[in-house]
Amino acid sequence: MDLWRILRREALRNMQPLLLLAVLAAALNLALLTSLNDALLVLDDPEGLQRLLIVFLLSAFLWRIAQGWMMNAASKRMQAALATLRVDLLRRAVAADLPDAMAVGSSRLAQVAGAELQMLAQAVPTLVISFQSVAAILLCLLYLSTLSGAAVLIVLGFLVVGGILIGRSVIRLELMSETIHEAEGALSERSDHILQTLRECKLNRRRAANALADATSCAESLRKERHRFGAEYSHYFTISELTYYAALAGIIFLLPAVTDTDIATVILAGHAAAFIAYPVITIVASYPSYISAETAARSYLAVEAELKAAPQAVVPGRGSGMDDPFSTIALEGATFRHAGRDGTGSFTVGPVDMTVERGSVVFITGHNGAGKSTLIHMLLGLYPIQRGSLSVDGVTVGPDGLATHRDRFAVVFSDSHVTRQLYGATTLDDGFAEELLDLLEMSDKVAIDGRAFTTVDLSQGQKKRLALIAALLERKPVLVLDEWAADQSPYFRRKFYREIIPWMKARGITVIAVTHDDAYFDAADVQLQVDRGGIRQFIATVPAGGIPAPDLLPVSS
Ligand SMILES: Nc1ncnc2c1ncn2[C@@H]1O[C@H](COP(=O)(O)OP(=O)(O)OP(=O)(O)O)[C@@H](O)[C@H]1O
Repeated sequence: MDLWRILRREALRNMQPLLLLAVLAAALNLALLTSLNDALLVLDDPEGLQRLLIVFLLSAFLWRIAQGWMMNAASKRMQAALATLRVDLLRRAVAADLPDAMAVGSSRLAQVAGAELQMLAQAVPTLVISFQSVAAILLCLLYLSTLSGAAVLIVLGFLVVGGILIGRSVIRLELMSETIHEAEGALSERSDHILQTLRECKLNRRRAANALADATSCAESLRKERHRFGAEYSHYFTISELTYYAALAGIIFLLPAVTDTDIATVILAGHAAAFIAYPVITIVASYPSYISAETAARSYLAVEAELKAAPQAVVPGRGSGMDDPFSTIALEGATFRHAGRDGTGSFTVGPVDMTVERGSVVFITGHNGAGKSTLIHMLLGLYPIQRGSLSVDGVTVGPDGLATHRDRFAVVFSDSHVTRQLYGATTLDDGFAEELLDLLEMSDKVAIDGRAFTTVDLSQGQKKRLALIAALLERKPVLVLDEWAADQSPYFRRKFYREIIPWMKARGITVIAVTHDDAYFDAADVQLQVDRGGIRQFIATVPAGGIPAPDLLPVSS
């Protein structure tokens, strides 16, 4: 009952008014039935018929109002629950440890927060209508018992036998729904691959053909599963209808045969049983959407559990600025291990010792896969230090200090995503943004409009320049860049190392940059060379354009 667990938490809080409306609508259903049944008994009395017609019309009118209110309230609940659950999931993703959030993956998070939550929210009105239907069935059975106790026993007998058959079918449907969910995930992954590599597919027909064949095979599996589900659903629906017809036939054929019930009562009982048809069919027909919602709820709860974090409100606070009084940030004997998949492919950075002095320029260099990005994630407090410590001015950064520590940094990651909105910027009206646009030679392409860039439809290298401008507008004391210059032209690369980095240093900004540009290693005060998860440290004393000697002052490994 994963759906129930979520709804109890979100949409079903203060459900009493909604459920009362459902019971009221069911009671009005019963009033419709009893007015019709009573009319059957006074067919030769025009006055009585007129009175019952008024009762019938009034009940129908009130039923329409109660039903409308109920559906409106359910829909409001549904929308509110959807909004809360979506934002909660994002809050959890932001609050989670980065490795946990990365293990869930952005496409799975997007799928759960999008289509699956939609499915789940749609179950709220379905559940309310089902509740109303159950109430209507119970009230009709109660009314039936006032006509004939034997009739109720016959109906219940058929419902129990039918219920057992229906229950077996429901179990099969639930299993199939799981398989469909997996098949949908596989197809959406293949579709994503193709849409992400449209250019490559156009250039390589073998690649396109193989990718499409893979997607076709996934689509075919999904079709087969859906077909099996459809066949089982029609079986389930047929058994449900047959159960209902059998109960009706039980009243017409069995009731007069085994009891001495008079004909009028048999007719009234049969009519009452027929009245149950609509709520029964409503429940039966809504079951697939309930199963899908249950599967979506399971998936939502699984992602929540994997994120291992409560949804936390993010309070911007004062934030760190250039007046943050720290002097050093250090890792001491610090270790982080990437778990890898299925116990293979794990990689450990550390134990490492490094100290970043305030105001210095630190380059982190090394081969691909050596552990440079992992190291800066440790320094940023994004990867948990599993052994050793991360400290600022000799004070260890504990779990409570992580948010404050992370606030010191502005970062441009190697795969940074630049947005038009400058969410992280401080003031924008003191001319600093324009100065940066000039410095990064972007003034003729982009301007600042309100709190956003006028455009981000730019080349790769230009987008990186905007990302750097956005980071500098955060006015943080430490700037971390992961291979920032990799997609800049030789001209701009030179400008970056020879003009922009000194410009940042002159402003007191501490710069930590991952770089492969060995021609400019001398632009750093300190070069940390990472090799297979360990560090060697060099002090860059070689003049501009030179390469520091690799055996210069090794400090730790
Ligand atoms: N999310 C991850 N899950 C598991 N292992 C990872 C993950 N990210 C990186 N690794 C492993 O950690 C090692 C170091 O990766 P890292 O990104 O730190 O290297 P890098 O020095 O920055 O490389 P590059 O210069 O290619 O960017 C890699 O060899 C990789 O196997």
